[in-house]
Amino acid sequence: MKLMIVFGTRPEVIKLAPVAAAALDMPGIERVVCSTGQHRQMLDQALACFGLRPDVDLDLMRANQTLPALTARLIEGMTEALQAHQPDVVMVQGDTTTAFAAALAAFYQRIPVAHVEAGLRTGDPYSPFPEEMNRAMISRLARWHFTPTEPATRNLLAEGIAASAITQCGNTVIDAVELIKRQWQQRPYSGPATAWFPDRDLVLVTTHRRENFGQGLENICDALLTLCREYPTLGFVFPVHLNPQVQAIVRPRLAGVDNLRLLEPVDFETSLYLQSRSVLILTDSGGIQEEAPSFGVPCVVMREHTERREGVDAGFASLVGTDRAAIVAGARHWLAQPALRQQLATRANPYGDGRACTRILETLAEPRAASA
Ligand SMILES: CC(=O)N[C@@H]1[C@@H](OP(=O)(O)OP(=O)(O)OC[C@H]2O[C@@H](n3ccc(=O)[nH]c3=O)[C@H](O)[C@@H]2O)O[C@H](CO)[C@@H](O)[C@@H]1O
Repeated sequence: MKLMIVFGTRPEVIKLAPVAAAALDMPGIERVVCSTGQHRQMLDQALACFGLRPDVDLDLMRANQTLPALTARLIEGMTEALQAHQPDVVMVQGDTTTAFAAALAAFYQRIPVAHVEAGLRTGDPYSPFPEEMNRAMISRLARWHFTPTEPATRNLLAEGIAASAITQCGNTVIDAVELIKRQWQQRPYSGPATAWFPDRDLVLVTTHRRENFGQGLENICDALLTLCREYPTLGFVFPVHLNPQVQAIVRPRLAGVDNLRLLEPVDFETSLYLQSRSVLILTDSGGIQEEAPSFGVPCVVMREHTERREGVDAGFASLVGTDRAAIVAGARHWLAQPALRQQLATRANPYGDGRACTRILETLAEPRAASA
């Protein structure tokens, strides 16, 4: 079976690289790796971390790209790639415009789609925008739905997806985390982050969600300034997303604070290393909410909605929105309770066990799948 694995952004690479690696060892699967290049620099950084080289690179990113123009380019570019390579199955991940457009292009070519990280929902079509609608539409198009958790499976069943088309396998990002943890057993992390506040506990901060642009982001910066003053012995590290709408607000507002380091985006291994040294994470990232439990680190989630209630319900995260006072209160809550944080380190990660990729590929390799 010829399997085309498609990605266009950093988190898709991180979540599909372990599938791509496992596919190499799976008899009967011929792998074609296709990058749309929806985001350029951060995608290449993630690829380098896994030593993964795309067979096809559509290189579609343009300066100041709009959603409609990007979507149109993606559908056309993906159609050409599908016609050239004629895969039997197209695999997409999550909720990006790349994933939606690739699934639609595959449908137009009558090629079945496998959707990894299926079933996440907030129930609000505009939050996250456009991801909530992207993933809902991919669920209409896909033949195989690989859900990370039970709530995601339930969401799909409630939408009328047949149970036989759903495989609950865990989130592949946990496979990626376990891969890096195994590497650290052979060779501990030795990258640049060892020099960042080497003698301090860290607080990792990330933000990039479109619905937080503007006032939300300004509130996040104000909350951070308060927390940096209130906890002078902690080191705050903030890899700033390359989106100009993030850079324009964050850089001027937060420059020159002693215990805050504004960084370029870091590679995946460094992101995990920073999480492992953190006592708290402030984030609106989906992937970091999933990874942090593997290090027993609590997250303050700076969003109005999350499609990841599992972490909140298991006590790993609190959902606080983007109000300045609520973010500060959320951070104080965790920082005041070191014993609670220690307990987290003993609990299982609710998002997966590190074996999602095997389950996905075994499902696709079943005879029923091969003849699909
Ligand atoms: C609505 C929503 O939640 N959608 C999510 C969104 O992804 P996201 O919110 O997780 O995106 P980011 O925060 O950009 O990436 C996170 C990853 O990047 C690593 N990282 C971070 C900073 C850095 O400097 N260097 C790094 O390496 C970090 O450890 C982590 O692995 O789209 C995905 C694709 O479909 C979906 O799966 C996912 O639902």
